Amino acid sequence: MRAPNANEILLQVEGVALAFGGVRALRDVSFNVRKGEIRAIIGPNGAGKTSMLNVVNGFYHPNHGAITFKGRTRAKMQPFEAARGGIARTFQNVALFKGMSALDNIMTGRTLKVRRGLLWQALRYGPALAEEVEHRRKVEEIIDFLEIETIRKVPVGRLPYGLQKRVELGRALAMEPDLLLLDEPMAGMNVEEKEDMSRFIVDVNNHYGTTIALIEHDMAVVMDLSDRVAVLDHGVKIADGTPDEVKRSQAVIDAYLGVAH
Ligand SMILES: Nc1ncnc2c1ncn2[C@@H]1O[C@H](COP(=O)(O)OP(=O)(O)OP(=O)(O)O)[C@@H](O)[C@H]1O
Repeated sequence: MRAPNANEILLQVEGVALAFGGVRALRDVSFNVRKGEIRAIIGPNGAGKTSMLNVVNGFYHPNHGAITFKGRTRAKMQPFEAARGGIARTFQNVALFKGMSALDNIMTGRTLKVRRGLLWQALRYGPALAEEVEHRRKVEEIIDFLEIETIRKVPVGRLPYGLQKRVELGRALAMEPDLLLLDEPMAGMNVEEKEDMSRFIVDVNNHYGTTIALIEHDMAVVMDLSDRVAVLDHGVKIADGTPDEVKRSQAVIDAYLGVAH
């Protein structure tokens, strides 16, 4: 059972600012993610959510501010360093290898975990073989967990959108991340697919104890599954708290209703 620990901060974002030319996408944004929680960052169109996610996993380098992850502070980091350090993410538009099977796509999530060099792998000799068996075992376990056994050999491009998103979640899980970033995991889904995805997000958090930070446009879908919610609007954090606190915030109600600033 998950137990958000109020004393243990996994990720701290401090005073982050990011501009694209004259557009100030993020202005002095600070928030944290506690180990074991489900944390949502929401906001209307153009609020800065994607920019924030891209700063956390190293796609963008902020103009100001710092990120502290697992106790290490940095101003800059490359995406592969973030991945190696334990941050996995999914994308708003599914980013899978469409011609490859669900199984093989999830297997690519193990790449960073491979210890034996290419030659060992090519020879499939001794320890390399044992390692591959272990990777496959882990991947099969994730496939069972996500209830996608029946489509494991199907090329991902042929799957319905909701299942593609689930495979992408599987690939991120295969990295065994400390922090899982989900970029609008429910975008483009029908009601049933949204319910399934919500259930799997909660199950991942419960079963693997994975800390999850997700960004989402739709306020309603995250309220049930998140421990805490931060709200961005025009690059500024306008609210931060439990779902109930955020729902009652006048600034949040105004932002979602499009009240002029
Ligand atoms: N690569 C970029 N170049 C220029 N401007 C950008 C870039 N990325 C984002 N912006 C601008 O920064 C602001 C924040 O955009 P961002 O995509 O982070 O918001 P968002 O909350 O994710 O929006 P949405 O819900 O529409 O995806 C917007 O004004 C956007 O136009």
